[in-house]
Amino acid sequence: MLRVDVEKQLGDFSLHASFTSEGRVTGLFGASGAGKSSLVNMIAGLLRPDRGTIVIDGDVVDDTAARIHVPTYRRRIGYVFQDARLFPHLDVAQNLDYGRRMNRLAPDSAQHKRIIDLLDIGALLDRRPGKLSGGERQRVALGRALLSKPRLLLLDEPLGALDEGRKLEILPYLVRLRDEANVPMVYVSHDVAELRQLATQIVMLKQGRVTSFGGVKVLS
Ligand SMILES: Nc1ncnc2c1ncn2[C@@H]1O[C@H](COP(=O)(O)OP(=O)(O)OP(=O)(O)O)[C@@H](O)[C@H]1O
Repeated sequence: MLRVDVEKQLGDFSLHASFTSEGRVTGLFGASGAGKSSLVNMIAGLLRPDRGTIVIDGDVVDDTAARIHVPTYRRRIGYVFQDARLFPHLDVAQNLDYGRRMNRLAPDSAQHKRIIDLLDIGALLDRRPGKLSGGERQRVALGRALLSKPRLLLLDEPLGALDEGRKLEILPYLVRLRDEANVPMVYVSHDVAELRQLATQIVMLKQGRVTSFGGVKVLS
């Protein structure tokens, strides 16, 4: 469960968003500048709300009244951006292992294998990111995020930099993650078709306010 009730002033832009989602994939939908990335950055702990609360799985990670602000590295969150942001000097296997090592988690070979199979990246393990397609890079970024055993996965336009063909190649993997990985996701997109396929709940943002919340039918 994710509960968000936050206010933030960013220059002239004011964000005031409140919603509670039990969905497996919460789609954050809105036009450019609606405040989607700012909201996701707040859930990640990268941006601090001026006022409000954020609760993940019953755990209060922000509560300005109680002066609670849990730092990003203690939130147990995975974050995948539009550009995969893999380490260019590390091969895929080392990139995948990074999240686990940073979080000081013991190796878990069963989970490692399951995620590699789920994302179909076993054949890429000894390649460097420079030798991967954009779609392959995003699959590795998803694997790296999942291997840190997050309790919530934040995906900020993960298909935004890919052409239509590559998008269609990745979408089935995201659907598989939704159905099999057992990690709730917040999925940012301004693409209605993408969200229709993936999201189980929609938060519609307009100029920093939640204008609709509900099932994917709010997109129509
Ligand atoms: N640090 C900042 N200082 C001032 N204004 C900011 C800051 N960060 C974001 N903004 C403004 O806040 C608004 C929302 O930005 P945000 O990146 O959250 O929108 P978005 O919905 O994710 O857009 P996009 O789809 O283009 O990424 C924009 O008008 C942006 O210019």
